[in-house]
Amino acid sequence: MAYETINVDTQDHVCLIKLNRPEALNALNSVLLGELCAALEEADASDKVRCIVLTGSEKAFAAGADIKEMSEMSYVDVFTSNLFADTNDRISAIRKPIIAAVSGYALGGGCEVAMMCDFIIAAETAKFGQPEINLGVIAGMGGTQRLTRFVGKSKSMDMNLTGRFMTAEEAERAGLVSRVVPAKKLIEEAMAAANKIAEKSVLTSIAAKEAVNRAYELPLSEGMLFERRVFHSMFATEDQKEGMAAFLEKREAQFRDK
Ligand SMILES: CC(C)(O)CC(=O)SCCNC(=O)CCNC(=O)[C@H](O)C(C)(C)COP(=O)(O)OP(=O)(O)OC[C@H]1O[C@@H](n2cnc3c(N)ncnc32)[C@H](O)[C@@H]1OP(=O)(O)O
Repeated sequence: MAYETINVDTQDHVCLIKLNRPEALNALNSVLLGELCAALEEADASDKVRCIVLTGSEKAFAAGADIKEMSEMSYVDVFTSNLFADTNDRISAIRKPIIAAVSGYALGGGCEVAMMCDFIIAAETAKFGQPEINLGVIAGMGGTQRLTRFVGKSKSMDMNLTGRFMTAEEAERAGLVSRVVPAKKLIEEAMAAANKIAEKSVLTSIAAKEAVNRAYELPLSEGMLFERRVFHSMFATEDQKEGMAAFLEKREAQFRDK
């Protein structure tokens, strides 16, 4: 499919999606969000793709929702269209792993979209923030909810109430990003991580993603039960037989997603 505001490039088993509205620092307008969701869904449905990398430009992963587009909206407009609910629901429903590769600004909706991914690899230049308070609103796509689960109440309050930006180093210390890499190596590192994931069984990747995500939704006893049930169910797959046989035979596993 041809897209206007994103580029999609699938190499081997990894789909690289690049946000591409440089004139507005990848501000997330309705066209871009629609295209992003469609591209993610297409990659999720593809037999070829085993992992997805989402990135922006060197200067901005995304500088937030498009303020120009939002500025004229009324309460009735945003309430009746349920603004941003669709984006959150569609990205959260992607079953294959998504890595956010963040360089430069990841602000407002940009930070929120990065947090919807499964983990974030940040360039040293990355800056994260929820500056919606400066616009007379609060975050609307997870900035008060997901950020709090990542970094805890104190830092989340700080970010949401002052609107200040967090450096990549601070974000790593706080648990928002999994690793920080030199800016020039961002895509290389993210693709290497994605290729590592792509070597595994897709069945297992999806199961691991679902189980980790349950940790945010369920009490520990329920989460443990979910994990155990899924773990047990994996013994019904050929990939479990192959993975364990390959270990014992001291060879690389050849997973077939069965
Ligand atoms: C999803 C929700 C519900 O949570 C809500 C949100 O996301 S609200 C948006 C939150 N984001 C922000 O408030 C950040 C806004 N941008 C900035 O503060 C600055 O642009 C910057 C600090 C990221 C970068 O500053 P600078 O290097 O000086 O570049 P600019 O000249 O400001 O920007 C270049 C160009 O991009 C346009 N731009 C930037 N951000 C947005 C945006 N979020 N929406 C629309 N347009 C944006 C900016 O207007 C400039 O365009 P021109 O004026 O030159 O046409």
